[in-house]
Amino acid sequence: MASSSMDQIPSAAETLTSQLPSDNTPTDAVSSIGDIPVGEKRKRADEETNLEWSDPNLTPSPWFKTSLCSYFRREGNCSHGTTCRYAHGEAELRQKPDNTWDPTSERGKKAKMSETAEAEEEEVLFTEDMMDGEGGCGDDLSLSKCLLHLPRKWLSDDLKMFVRQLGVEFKFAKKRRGMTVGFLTFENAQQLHSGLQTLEGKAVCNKNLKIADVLPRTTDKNETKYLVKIKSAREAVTPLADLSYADQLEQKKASIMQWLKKLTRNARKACPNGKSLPEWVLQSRDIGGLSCNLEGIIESPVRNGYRNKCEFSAGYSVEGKVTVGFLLGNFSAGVTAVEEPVDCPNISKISCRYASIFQTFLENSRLPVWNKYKNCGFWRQLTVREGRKPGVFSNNEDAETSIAEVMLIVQVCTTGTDEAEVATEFEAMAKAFAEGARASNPTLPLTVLLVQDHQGISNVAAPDCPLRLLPIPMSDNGANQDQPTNVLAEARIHDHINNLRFSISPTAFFQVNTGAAEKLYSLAGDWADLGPDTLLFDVCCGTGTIGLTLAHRVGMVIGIEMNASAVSDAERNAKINGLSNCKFICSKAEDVMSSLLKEYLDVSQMEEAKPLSKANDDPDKQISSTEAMSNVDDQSLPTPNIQEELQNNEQKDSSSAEPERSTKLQFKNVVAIVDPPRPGLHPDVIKALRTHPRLKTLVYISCNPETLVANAIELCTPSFLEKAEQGNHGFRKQRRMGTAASARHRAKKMPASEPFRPVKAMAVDIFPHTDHCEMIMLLKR
Ligand SMILES: C[S@@+](CC[C@H](N)C(=O)[O-])C[C@H]1O[C@@H](n2cnc3c(N)ncnc32)[C@H](O)[C@@H]1O
Repeated sequence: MASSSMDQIPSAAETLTSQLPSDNTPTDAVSSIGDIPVGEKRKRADEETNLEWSDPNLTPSPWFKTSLCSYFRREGNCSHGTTCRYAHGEAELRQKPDNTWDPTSERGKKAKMSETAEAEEEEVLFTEDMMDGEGGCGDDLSLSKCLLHLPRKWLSDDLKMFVRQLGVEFKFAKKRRGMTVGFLTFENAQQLHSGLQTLEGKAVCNKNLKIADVLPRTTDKNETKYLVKIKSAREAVTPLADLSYADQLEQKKASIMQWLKKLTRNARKACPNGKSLPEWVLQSRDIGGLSCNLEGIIESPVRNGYRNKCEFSAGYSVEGKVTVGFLLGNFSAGVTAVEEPVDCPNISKISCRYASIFQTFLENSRLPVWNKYKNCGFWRQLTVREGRKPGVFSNNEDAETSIAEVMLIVQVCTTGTDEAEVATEFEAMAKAFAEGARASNPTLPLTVLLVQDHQGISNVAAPDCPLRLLPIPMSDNGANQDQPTNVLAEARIHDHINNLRFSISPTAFFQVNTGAAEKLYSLAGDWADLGPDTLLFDVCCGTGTIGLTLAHRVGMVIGIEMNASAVSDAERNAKINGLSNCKFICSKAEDVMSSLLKEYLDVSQMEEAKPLSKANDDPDKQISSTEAMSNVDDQSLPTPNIQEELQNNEQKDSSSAEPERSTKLQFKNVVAIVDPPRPGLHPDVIKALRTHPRLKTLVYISCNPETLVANAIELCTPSFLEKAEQGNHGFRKQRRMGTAASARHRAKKMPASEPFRPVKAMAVDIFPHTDHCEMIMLLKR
């Protein structure tokens, strides 16, 4: 979750200033009690409070007095007096267990401000790399300086113009778009001296310029100088790892509550003049400003080593050593140091081991690792994807032993490299992985090895970026070492959710924590009001996980997904699990959502769905009693493996090969479960969902509460009475607005339609030890 977005959240007290609860429940009591139903909340809280306060032998909760009492703040007193568990004023306030302060307090605000400032000015590392060879400074860095706090959008020319306008003479200037740091090299000491005097502290776009030395990389750790308090990989990747798991959950729940309050505030603002506020906004007063009840947070069944996909960068450590691991900070602020994934509790031992094998190989490779500043080099990234055996794994040891398959994807940039040399290096690398896997104790699984040739500036490659399968050399005690074993292997691995087998291709999305995802999907199904007469739209379906795990509970599933390999995985997954009532559409949801709703819900062209009463009794029968809907064409299955997979599948349903019927079935109940990527749903998808009157239930799953809230503003705000505004003017302005503000702006253009209302929400901890969290919300109308 972007902290910048959290900054926009007004304090809990502000939220309630105009919404006095009828009882005198302090706002923050809600966030601290979480799961307790609202009616009981105060009573339970009172009991605990009195215990904590009146018995000197009891250790108070670590959260005691860590939040300000909003009632006290507003009214100047509180009926709980000295026994209140919330702080009556700044003086009483205690630090939270994670060493942070209530963000609405003076200390919280101050800490936030200095944190931001610190982050900006401190995160510069190895700036020598950026100058290298281009500043004409050779080994002498004394005539070069870093300029911090520059506007991200500036290029070298903007920097030169700015400096010249101030009358500063220099030899060389460099600035890359997207970074806040730039460089100046001067001709001589005198030029440097007068330049610095002019530039230091100069205002640039609301910031003051700061000047720092260009830091050389050094191989001696004791000699290494930083402008930063350097983070470890553990701090960078798993910032909550030092908190107890209970405190992590508490922190995430509190954060989701803030988002729920934000939704209420924005819906209130977006409500058209002259229209009464929706009932749910009025009722939010009774639940501390939340837009709906937050039913709690679901724990991850596995907390350590849960990630089934890890992306390790190839780069240089703080000491300048070739390293495979995690970047220690933000590249845009100049951080390029990479540290081994040591002590990152979310990474499995298997993934760490592969990172280490790759690092050892790179230390001896003749080809260089990628240089992010100069956009050159060869070795860029190692992705380790793990596939787990079927079954429920609930502790960390089990999780480790459950890994049955591993796919390695090595990202390189072959530009300008001799083909023969590349081939030799790939062969040596395959050998290194195979030998490393065999030499480990226990032996590591190694199923697929791929290389991805990517030329882009960042390591994020397009899903259609070329992939090449490398043979993995086998060993028969040294006699026949280079005999490849997997020449016929397919580039895919398998995982299991709710006893279904999922075939996953290299670029397809799959939730990184399989056990927690299983809980999330079941919850979505429980909330979605499913039945045999339900048509379920699985929007942004990936490999079909949500739709397929719920297919036995509905009449038909339609999955929509833009990644072509994920769609063919979904089709294949329907087949291998014997599910015939699923159809997958390969397209951007914004291009097809509206027409699909029309196509499947237009009553006049439809035949009524047969009552599936038997299916109700027997979910497996339900599938076969529904018409065959899968659009998988057996002829198109390319390899022997899938045929084998299908033959082995005991559940295989003979009706799955039936052609799709010309008339569409009419379903009484229509439900959409949406699970978009971080930027949320496209406005056209929201409009299509909102304006189709037959869609009554919508379950929104999101890894980014900020965009969930923005989309919910559009889905849940009453329409304006006037004719919707036409045209796209103001789009530029919208792009400069925050996500919530632009959602309010778009809500005004929503064609007249019944709004949804948030019914309930829940957090699901898919990412323990990090500050990310999955959120699920039920919307109905
Ligand atoms: C968060 S993932 C969810 C995938 C799936 N529901 C699951 O849980 O495995 C989001 C998916 O949306 C897909 N996607 C992104 N933008 C899309 C769009 N405009 N239309 C359709 N699918 C999209 C991505 O390829 C990705 O598979």
